[in-house]
Amino acid sequence: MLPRLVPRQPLRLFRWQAACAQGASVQRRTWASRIPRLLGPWGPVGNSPPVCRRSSSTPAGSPEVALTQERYPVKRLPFSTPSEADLAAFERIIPGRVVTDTEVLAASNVDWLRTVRGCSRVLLRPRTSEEVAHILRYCHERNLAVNPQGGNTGMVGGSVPVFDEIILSTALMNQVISFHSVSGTLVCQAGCILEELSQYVEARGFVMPLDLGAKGSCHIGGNVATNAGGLRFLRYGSLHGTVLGLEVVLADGTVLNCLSALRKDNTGYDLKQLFIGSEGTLGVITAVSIQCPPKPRAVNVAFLESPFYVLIETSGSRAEHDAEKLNDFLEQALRSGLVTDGTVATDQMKLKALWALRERISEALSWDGYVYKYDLSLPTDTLYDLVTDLRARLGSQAKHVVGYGHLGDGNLHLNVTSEAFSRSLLDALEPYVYEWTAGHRGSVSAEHGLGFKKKDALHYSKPPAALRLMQQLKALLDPKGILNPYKTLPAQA
Ligand SMILES: O=C(O)CC[C@@H](O)C(=O)O
Ligand SMILES: [Zn+2]
Repeated sequence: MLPRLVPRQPLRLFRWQAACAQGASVQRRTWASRIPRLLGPWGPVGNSPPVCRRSSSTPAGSPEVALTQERYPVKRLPFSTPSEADLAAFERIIPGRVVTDTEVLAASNVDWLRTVRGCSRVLLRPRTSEEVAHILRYCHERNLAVNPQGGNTGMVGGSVPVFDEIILSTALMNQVISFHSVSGTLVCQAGCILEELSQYVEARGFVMPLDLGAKGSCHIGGNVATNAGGLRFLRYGSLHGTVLGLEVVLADGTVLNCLSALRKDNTGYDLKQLFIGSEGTLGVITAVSIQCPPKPRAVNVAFLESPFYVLIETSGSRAEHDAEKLNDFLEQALRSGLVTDGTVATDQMKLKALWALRERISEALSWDGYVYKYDLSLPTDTLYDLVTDLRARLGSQAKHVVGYGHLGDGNLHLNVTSEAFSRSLLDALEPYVYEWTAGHRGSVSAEHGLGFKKKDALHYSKPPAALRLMQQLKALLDPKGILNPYKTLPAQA
């Protein structure tokens, strides 16, 4: 056991000790009065659980989003245009679930950040894998492009059409198929909402291995397709480890049933890995088998400051033991001078309120105007350097240059805001940000994927041989290129 150190600030330390030793909810007076202001229009801490549903609603009077094809240099590929006969064929496959209503389509054509917009005229809502297979077989034959769509909460323009691709929504594929109450293996359809799955498994003593700010809207299939990282990555690892199996429908309608629930399966190539993070370009994920860890019996959240704000969550099985370890850590942090103030919570409502401060930064930024987003993996010791560098470089061109992310994962979310989209600001940011990242041996996408906006930056993080192999895999699995075209891979590798 580490020797207890004599603190330089005994009063503060006493507060920490009291907080941790009681193992109870603690809200320090100084902080209690500050947090509500930080929360702004979302209300004070502890009054109600945070609402994490994402919609593309923005401040009143926001202008219509520019069409992607007008804002960016992109050309429509020679796919067929959906005809009346195609709509009739879809109606036969999924009666009553072929949507052409302009209001529904308007919402599904725009990303929630309101930065890219397609002009699809049809959205399909299958309920089963067989229906997805039937639809894709038809589209493949007819050379119709398809945009698979989950909760449409992506950050890189991957979930909305660029032109008139048919939107294939997983919204009605929302059934839990099985849950094993001893192993914690969950098998479900791709359109299950992450937060609903969390509630489902938590009621059975488990937790989902991933958690995101967008949990109230995002679909598990979309999470897997984009290899979403999120807030529990440090604790439970990547979806490449927690996903046990997938069912995927390939571009020609073939159903690839690799929905294994086994922990170990070493029979040749692990094909499911190809689809995790493929962003709907290699196949449409229709069902997921995922390993859920046991629900921790003790959770502490600490929120510290100065000059950076850090949110730390501990999860374990014995409250007293965890409190003691956290107390030791905080004691050392205070004594070292790295931390000057903070709060610790164990009570559910307060935990949620503290997490809301972190989870809703994205949403808060979208109220600041147009947001240029970069999601970078960098060595932790240089994580913030780009933020200060850019503030100096951009000067008054940007409204705000904000850096936050997942410190434990070495993941910086660099957000630059301006009143409206500006080509010259974009040119000041790119390729500078990518070159800076590559120069520090980082990755241009840590957890958001490449989608439409980052596809041309792929070469900053992957060698030419890897790009060629990716193109070859795409050609093998989707020879006509109908699945989520204009995304993930650059037009010419
Ligand atoms: O909006 C962003 O830049 C990051 C969104 C998300 O990955 C988060 O960590 O909150
Ligand atoms: Zn993130």
